[in-house]
Amino acid sequence: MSFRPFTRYFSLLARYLKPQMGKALLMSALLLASIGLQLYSPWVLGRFIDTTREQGLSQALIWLALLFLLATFLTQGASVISAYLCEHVAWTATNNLRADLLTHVLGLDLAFHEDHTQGELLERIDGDVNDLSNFFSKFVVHMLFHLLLLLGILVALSVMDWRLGISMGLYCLLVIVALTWMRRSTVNRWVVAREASSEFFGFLGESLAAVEDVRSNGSMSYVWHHFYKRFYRWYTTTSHAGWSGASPWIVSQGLFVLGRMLGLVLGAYLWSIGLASPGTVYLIFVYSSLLMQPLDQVQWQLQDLNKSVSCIQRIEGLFSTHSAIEDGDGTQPAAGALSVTFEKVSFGYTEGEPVLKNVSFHLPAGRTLGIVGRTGGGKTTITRLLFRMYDPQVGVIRLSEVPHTELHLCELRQRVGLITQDVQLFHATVRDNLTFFKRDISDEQILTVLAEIGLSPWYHALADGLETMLGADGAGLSAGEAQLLAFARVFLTNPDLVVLDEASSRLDPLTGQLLEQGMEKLFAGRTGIVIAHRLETLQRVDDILVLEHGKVIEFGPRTELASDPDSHFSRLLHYVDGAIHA
Ligand SMILES: Nc1ncnc2c1ncn2[C@@H]1O[C@H](COP(=O)(O)OP(=O)(O)OP(=O)(O)O)[C@@H](O)[C@H]1O
Repeated sequence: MSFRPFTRYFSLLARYLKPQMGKALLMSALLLASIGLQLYSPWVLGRFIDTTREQGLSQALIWLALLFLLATFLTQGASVISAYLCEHVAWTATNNLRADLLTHVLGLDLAFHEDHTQGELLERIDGDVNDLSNFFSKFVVHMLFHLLLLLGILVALSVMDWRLGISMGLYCLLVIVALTWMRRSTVNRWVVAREASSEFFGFLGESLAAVEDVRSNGSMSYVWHHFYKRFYRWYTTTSHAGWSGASPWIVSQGLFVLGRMLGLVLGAYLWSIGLASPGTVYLIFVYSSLLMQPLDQVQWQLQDLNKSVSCIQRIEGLFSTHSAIEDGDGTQPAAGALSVTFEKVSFGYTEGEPVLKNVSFHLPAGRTLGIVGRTGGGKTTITRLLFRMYDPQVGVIRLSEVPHTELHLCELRQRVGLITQDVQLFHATVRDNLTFFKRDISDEQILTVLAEIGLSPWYHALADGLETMLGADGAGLSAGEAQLLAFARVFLTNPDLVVLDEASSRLDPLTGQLLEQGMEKLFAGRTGIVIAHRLETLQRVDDILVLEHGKVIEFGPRTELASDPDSHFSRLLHYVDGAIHA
């Protein structure tokens, strides 16, 4: 039997139970007290039976009855309090584990998130941790408790008669060996079942997120087909794992009946040869019945361990996944607008398929750059590298002369603001959506930015002003309004470099123009990079970079390139309506 599950278990347990050591110790003390009481109560009843036979009705019987009541009352009290403590410890430990997992997953690179669906991650962060709650609260304490109870009963039986102790000890050994042997295959089945469950939830999450597209494209039957396929796999793997765990239970019930019979037969034998009183026979029967509880519980806890081992394996797997993006040492570029330099940067999402090839350019601080090029040319990839969602395989990116890999990631993301055409809005108030839950941004700042990007009329029509709740995923807002809110959100963080990736693509021409004017104010004192297919969006930028098949084919001041009839940019300007891809 491998001890790896136990070492894993103890390292997780030590990490998350340490802060609750006081409660865990109190819980253990209460459980220990209840072991003593559980052994003591039948002894009092045994004495009661013998005293009745020997003395008839007497004062001693009343004391024994009262003692029995007190012992029962204390046992129940200890159980209630320890159950409360178990729940409390379990919830606190699992919540802390959940929070750590979530923080870890959020810090992983984009490549990881592209490989895992949201539903799958939810299931791993919440589902797996939920399944560990018993494991955290009860496993060690209950295992110890029941093993001690088992030992206590065997000692008590041995004190009555050594033959009793030996026979019942051998019986317990038989039960444990039989159940452990039967349980061998269960772990792998639970691993498969948990995988099937996260696959199911991953698919469900994805389908729900894309419900509009699914309906409009008429692909409901495809979704149902895959829903049933995954659901069926989840159902069958879970029921197989459950059944494989149920067979030891069925066998254990048979063995427990055998144990009771053994106790009764041995008690009767000792009574027949005059070595036991009726009270002792009663005690032997109660103790051999009481043996079932720890044997049963040890078996259940071990079965839960099987389930938990698969969760722990998956949780550990997640914790041991490291982001390919390493945090910098915290070098700070000079304050204010950032210059951007790409030095011979090459990058590909997959090996051997370069997307950017030897890209070099320098954008001085405070200037704005428009990047144009055909679809799939690598424009968005440039912004992802800037933001360190990926790191280039070759070359260096500098922000005000400092390699951007040297900045702390949180500093980088504070100083660089990114707006894409996919706006993520939360089911929260307008204020929280704009400030990202930061409380130090004043109403005045928010209203100024809203006015600058032309959202004042929209704001004044809101029922509760900044406290108006937005629907999930921006429901109730037009795509253009959502995009304008994303603008406001980024500008409120006061970045030194702003990157707009097709950020105004969903705005009607009039709103787009309003935003253009507001943007001039907002770009003031900052460096800007604008990616746009619509060339009219680039009317105010200082420089232009033309990208084709991942290579820079032109870079220079916009006005110069526009007036040079041989430049790629001026040729692009002559395409119909400024559209750059035919
Ligand atoms: N996450 C990814 N994994 C693998 N390949 C990717 C990924 N993202 C983009 N690509 C590929 O990289 C190439 C460049 O994509 P990128 O999004 O940078 O182009 P783009 O110029 O911004 O295109 P568009 O104008 O359509 O937005 C494309 O061939 C695309 O298929």
